[in-house]
Amino acid sequence: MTGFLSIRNLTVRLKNGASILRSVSLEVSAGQVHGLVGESGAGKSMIGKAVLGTLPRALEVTGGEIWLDGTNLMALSATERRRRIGATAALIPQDPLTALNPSKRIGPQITRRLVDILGWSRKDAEARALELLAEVHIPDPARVMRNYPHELSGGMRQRILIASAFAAEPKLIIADEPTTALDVTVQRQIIRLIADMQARHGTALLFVTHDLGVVSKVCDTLSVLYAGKVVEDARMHRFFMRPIHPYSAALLAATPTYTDPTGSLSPVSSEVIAAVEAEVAQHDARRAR
Ligand SMILES: Nc1ncnc2c1ncn2[C@@H]1O[C@H](COP(=O)(O)OP(=O)(O)OP(=O)(O)O)[C@@H](O)[C@H]1O
Repeated sequence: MTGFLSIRNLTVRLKNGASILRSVSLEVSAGQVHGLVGESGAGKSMIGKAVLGTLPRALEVTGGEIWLDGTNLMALSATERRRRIGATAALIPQDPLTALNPSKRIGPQITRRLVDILGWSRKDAEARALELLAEVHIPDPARVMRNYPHELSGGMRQRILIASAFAAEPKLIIADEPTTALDVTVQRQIIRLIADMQARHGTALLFVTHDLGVVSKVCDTLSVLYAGKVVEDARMHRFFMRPIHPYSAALLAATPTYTDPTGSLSPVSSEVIAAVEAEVAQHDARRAR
């Protein structure tokens, strides 16, 4: 099946030539949750940023296609691409504090996109924001709309960003390690909330994480990324029963508590990584033959 989001042979490089993403392909089906898992530095965030058109200036897409809802974004003009992404996709970012403007009240930060980009009236946008804040279980939404970010807890700020992401009913949301900056107890609530919102709104979700525990709880399918390359695509059940790629097996072996939604990956030891590097090279060489 062709995905709602379909990334085909995407190559991203530093402008000085170093490779960041190496011919990455993955599919996120409409209304499904796809996990993107891998260790720090593997390139998970850069895949999300490439889709949303927010790659850092030092990086550039040098090849491949990104299809969103049947349109190849790479074939559009920059203006049309921004418009298409803005109308179709949204981000739940990693760090709610830096994602919110500290000098602006919460209300306008939620309504801005609805008013500026989608042309809603301020009144309709405010009504929608109040409705969404209640949906993400924020007590007294009218008061919170008048608060500044520093007056709220990290968990409340992340709930606000989740409400913002869903505000315009995007068909795709990219959640980029959305619980990394939060306390462990809050992490569990936020993951539950994102999963509930996704199911209620029927949004396709690309869930970027280094945490296989989270993946096992919320995802339908996943891609494993290793050093800028997808080494395995799988449905959840099969992946946990029978990982095919040696790196996937090493990741699973390093995560004995993967059924704990708040558990994190233990670091894979340098010996395992060295062995996996060699196996990955062999595996790739066999596939290339
Ligand atoms: N602004 C930048 N300039 C140069 N290189 C960058 C920049 N941002 C990221 N990179 C590089 O791109 C690679 C992939 O980074 P990315 O943030 O996508 O990894 P990740 O898998 O999301 O890791 P993490 O889990 O730590 O967020 C890394 O090697 C990183 O150093």
